[in-house]
Amino acid sequence: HEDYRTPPSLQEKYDADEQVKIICLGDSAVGKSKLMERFLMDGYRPQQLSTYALTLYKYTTTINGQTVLVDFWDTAGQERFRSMHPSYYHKAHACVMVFDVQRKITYKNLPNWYKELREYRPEIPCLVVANKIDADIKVTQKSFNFAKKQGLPFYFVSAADGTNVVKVFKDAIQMALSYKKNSSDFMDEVMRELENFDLESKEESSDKEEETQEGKPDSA
Ligand SMILES: Nc1nc2c(ncn2[C@@H]2O[C@H](COP(=O)(O)OP(=O)(O)OP(=O)(O)O)[C@@H](O)[C@H]2O)c(=O)[nH]1
Ligand SMILES: [Mg+2]
Repeated sequence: HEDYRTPPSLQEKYDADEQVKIICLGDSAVGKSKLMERFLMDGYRPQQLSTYALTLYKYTTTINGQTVLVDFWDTAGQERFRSMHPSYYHKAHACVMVFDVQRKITYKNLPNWYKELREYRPEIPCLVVANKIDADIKVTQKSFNFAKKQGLPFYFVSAADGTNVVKVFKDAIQMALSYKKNSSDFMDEVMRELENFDLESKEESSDKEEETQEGKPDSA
């Protein structure tokens, strides 16, 4: 059972067993935001971070009895391909890469997006999504070989009528989770270690708050 009507609170975040970050890439107007909004429906809660021109959607779900907090990252207003700020990719666990079946240029730009994604995140699962199939159902007979060539999962979807939208995002969450758990990516392992270390040292230091060294001049 899922419940995404209530926005996650700090408490929920604290209680969550897992947390994953999923990013969305693709040219402007391919339907990235519409897809996310379609998936989240009335449960979505956009949070504008104007500094980086991005929208963060929080989503909570339960998978195999575990509470999973999902951060969906969505960029705003990318004119064709332009490099993203590195923090967009930072610690992402999966990527949903979207193009518009009605505009060939958006498909042709996929290799640019993919190349940049791989520079920052060489190993994360990436799902390729052909959006707007409602406008012309015959496009599903066309072959879009980019995904196959790269060995990536591929979906025909429509944010307008909802075709395959839930499927894409559920798969993305699942893949993000298994990536996070099984990743052999060196940096991710380091990050996991650091996170554990962070928790342990917090637990320790909460017992002896008075002993902190803050403000003490550096002897070195
Ligand atoms: N027919 C049809 N139109 C769609 C679909 N998805 C999105 N659109 C339309 O495409 C336009 C762009 O959608 P957005 O979701 O704003 O696109 P975006 O990728 O977020 O664009 P940026 O934020 O500029 O990067 C809007 O007018 C949508 O209504 C779809 O599945 N079918
Ligand atoms: Mg958008």
